[in-house]
Amino acid sequence: MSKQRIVEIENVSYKYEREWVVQDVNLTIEEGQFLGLVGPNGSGKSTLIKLMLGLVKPRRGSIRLFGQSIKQFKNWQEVGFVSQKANSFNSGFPATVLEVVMSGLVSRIGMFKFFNRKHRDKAIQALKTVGMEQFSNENIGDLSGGQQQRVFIARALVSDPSLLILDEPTVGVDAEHVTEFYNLLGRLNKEEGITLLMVTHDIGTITEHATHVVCMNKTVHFHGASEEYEEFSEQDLNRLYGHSVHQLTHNHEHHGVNPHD
Ligand SMILES: Nc1ncnc2c1ncn2[C@@H]1O[C@H](COP(=O)(O)OP(=O)(O)OP(=O)(O)O)[C@@H](O)[C@H]1O
Repeated sequence: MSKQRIVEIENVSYKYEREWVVQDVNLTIEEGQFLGLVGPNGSGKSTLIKLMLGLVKPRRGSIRLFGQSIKQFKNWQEVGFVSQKANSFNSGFPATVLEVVMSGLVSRIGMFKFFNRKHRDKAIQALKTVGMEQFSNENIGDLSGGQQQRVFIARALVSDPSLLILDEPTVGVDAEHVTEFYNLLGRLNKEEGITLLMVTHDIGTITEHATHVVCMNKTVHFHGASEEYEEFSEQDLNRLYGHSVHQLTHNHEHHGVNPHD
């Protein structure tokens, strides 16, 4: 049986002002995939995500979510989102970890309703999933960047989404915790069956975790299984990024080069 199409983007273009920043993008994400979205700075990755979240409307083309036109789509609790800046709370920010996670339920229960025991249990369950339940009563700002990021994943998970979108979630996570973080995402994908779309600059390590990779620079230059992406040549990447990058693949220990160099 064919898998459900979670996201279908057809000939989508977008410009904020005069210049097209997303151009003729076609992309389908199927149920169960863990898709890594890579591309140079300013290549339109975050804009493409805003389009998928309905935060901006395509100037051209169409988007379907769970088989339904985004114009009619209402089941937003099916879509979890963790933004780029989620993990940058200063200490002293007046919210506990549990409150932050429960705030993920606001769209479901409405802003002015009170949280009840069931909501609290749901939030604790989400914190357990990301291994952070022991921090429930801590202030969010007292946690490290990596811990905050886990809390924001719990916040996105609290409404039981089928699709989780993450914009550069490893920014601000200590290098030694990045693997652990990817393991968590892998678990959500394989064990909880959540379809994942993750924007990342980790072009060297993404194939170790994602099942599929999309490489974009305004338009999609590559979309395929992670194994195929490893065949995508260094010249192709250099052309796409406009400067020299060493392709970091499963064998990245042979290179050890930062893709931003
Ligand atoms: N709100 C905005 N108004 C005008 N231009 C914008 C706006 N947001 C982004 N842009 C421009 O759109 C282009 C694409 O930006 P976008 O943030 O989507 O790229 P990105 O691939 O996510 O970049 P990065 O990897 O640096 O986060 C850039 O040229 C950016 O300057």
